[in-house]
Amino acid sequence: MTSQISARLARLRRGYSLLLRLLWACSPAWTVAGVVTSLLQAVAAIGVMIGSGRLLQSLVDGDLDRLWLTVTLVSLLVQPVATAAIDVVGSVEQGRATPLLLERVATLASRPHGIEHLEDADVRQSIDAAIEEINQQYFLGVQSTWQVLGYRLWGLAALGVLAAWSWWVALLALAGTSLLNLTWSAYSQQIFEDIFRDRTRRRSTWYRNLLVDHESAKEIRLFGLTDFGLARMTATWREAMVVIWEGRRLKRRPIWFALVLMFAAYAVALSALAHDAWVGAISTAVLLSSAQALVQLEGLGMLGDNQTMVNRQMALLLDLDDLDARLPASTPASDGVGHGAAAVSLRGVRFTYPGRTEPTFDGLDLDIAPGSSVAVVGANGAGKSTLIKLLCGLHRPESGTVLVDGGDPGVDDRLRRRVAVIFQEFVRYQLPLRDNVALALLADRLDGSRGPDVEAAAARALHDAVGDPVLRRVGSWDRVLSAEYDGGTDLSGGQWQRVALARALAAVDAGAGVLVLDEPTAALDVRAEAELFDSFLEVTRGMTTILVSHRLSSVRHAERIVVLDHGRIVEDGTHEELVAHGGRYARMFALQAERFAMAGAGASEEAAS
Ligand SMILES: Nc1ncnc2c1ncn2[C@@H]1O[C@H](COP(=O)(O)OP(=O)(O)OP(=O)(O)O)[C@@H](O)[C@H]1O
Repeated sequence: MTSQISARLARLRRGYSLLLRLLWACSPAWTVAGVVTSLLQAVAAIGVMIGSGRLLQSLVDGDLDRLWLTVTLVSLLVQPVATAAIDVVGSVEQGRATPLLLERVATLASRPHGIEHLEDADVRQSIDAAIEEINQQYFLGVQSTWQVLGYRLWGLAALGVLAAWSWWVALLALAGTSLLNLTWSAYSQQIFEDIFRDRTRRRSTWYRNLLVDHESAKEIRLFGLTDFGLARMTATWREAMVVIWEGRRLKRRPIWFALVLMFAAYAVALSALAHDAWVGAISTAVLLSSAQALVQLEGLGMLGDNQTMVNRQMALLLDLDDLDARLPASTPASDGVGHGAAAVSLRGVRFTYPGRTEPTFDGLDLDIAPGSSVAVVGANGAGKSTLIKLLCGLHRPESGTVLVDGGDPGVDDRLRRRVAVIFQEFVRYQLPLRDNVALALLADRLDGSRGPDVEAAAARALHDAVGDPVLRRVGSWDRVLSAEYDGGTDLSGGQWQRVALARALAAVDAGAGVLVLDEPTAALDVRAEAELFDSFLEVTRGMTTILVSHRLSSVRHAERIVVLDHGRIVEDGTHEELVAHGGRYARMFALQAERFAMAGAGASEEAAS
């Protein structure tokens, strides 16, 4: 119990210190201004409480006290101005906090060298929840912090005034107010956790997104799934909420209890005040000041939504801090890395996906000489994409080594950029055509500058990727490849694939020494893919190239073909060698050629030629 309390207190302390650091990061000047204004508001509150008491006393005595009149009026003037000024500070800093927080989430998510953390459900949940929370409290989090600080100082001022009359009444009223505050905080924290950390609602959110997302829109309509989606969304939502509602109901009970106690504490305090006034133990001035102070002690109370927002803000900062501690640190980049074609070497590689017991690879060896072209083929699930992810350091092997240019791309950013990969699900950047192609060249140009060299490299790469018609169709290098932007345009699947290929080729200008195509051409027909791979091998001659495909006819011109089966290399040689060998590759090749012949696609001639 004691350790639980001290852990909670330590977390609270850390939360407040993170909150303070956030305010300071927003603006040191505005933070100082906010503190000064809040103090001013508290002083004005004291001025009103004491001043009005003394003023009334002088009026009762029939001798108007001009000094206290002035103090009261000035305080009455300062108080609303200070309150408004605190709001201004809050809104200015809120505007700065939101981008700072979003930047922090983005930096944390991209800090680790690999992508394993993004496949970890807990980390994903924390990142998604943080973004949702930042967007939710867009106009409230920091602003409420300032308002709460102002109220708290105001409340402290009231406590001081009350204690000047009776310390025990001050303590009693403080206890009543604080108890309510604590129970309310626990309740609002519960609501926050329900909403932002609860995983059971994820399914419902998923159904909602399915109904509104552009990507799923086609299938939802074609399969007539709208009503099904709506029903599942509501049902899964209710399923999750029933548990949540019950949790809230239970947490609400202490609030009722605290309210009764607070009522009792205030009743005793007011009775004591009335008693002292009745027996003449206190003056009119003290009576009025203390009565006001008792009411204004609510500044130390629960403060409803404002306090909830501060709690949420603090919980968000603590979550981000915990995530920071949990994620691996970034790894330093080496200074000088090689140029030209790179060598690739995998030795004794063992790798198991998180959550799986069977390793995808166990003792894999593969050496690729600089400047050679290798095709990796194999059935679905053989391990082709995993091999590529290990090769570019997105995943780390449990044991064994993966080396590019003799170094580990799994720990070195610069080394990883020696490998340019276009995956099957390559990204369609909502950027101008030029940037979509020359992306690798832009990585170091943080100022956004685009010299003629960039355009020349993009033009060269697009031409080599047989993508000149794409440029003609788009009309300008500056046109954004997304219809969601004014003047933007979308491309067909095949045109996007040319752009993606060009992106890999342009990466050579940025220092890439290994080019990998992991089936980005799957949407093309066999003949088009074969032609594209052939021309790709032609323009990348002298580079280290790795082609991954199901279609054996597409990659047969690679200098070497590696056949993967259940994570093992079962055959390795040229097309001719493997066909002559009469093993798995030869059988797969013959089968595919036969299918194409039967389909009348003319692919058999192509495969056999
Ligand atoms: N993120 C993941 N988590 C768990 N297992 C995975 C993950 N990705 C792939 N696998 C499993 O690892 C094995 C190898 O998958 P991989 O994607 O490398 O195969 P592939 O040869 O590229 O298949 P395909 O031709 O279908 O793309 C498969 O059994 C697959 O189910």
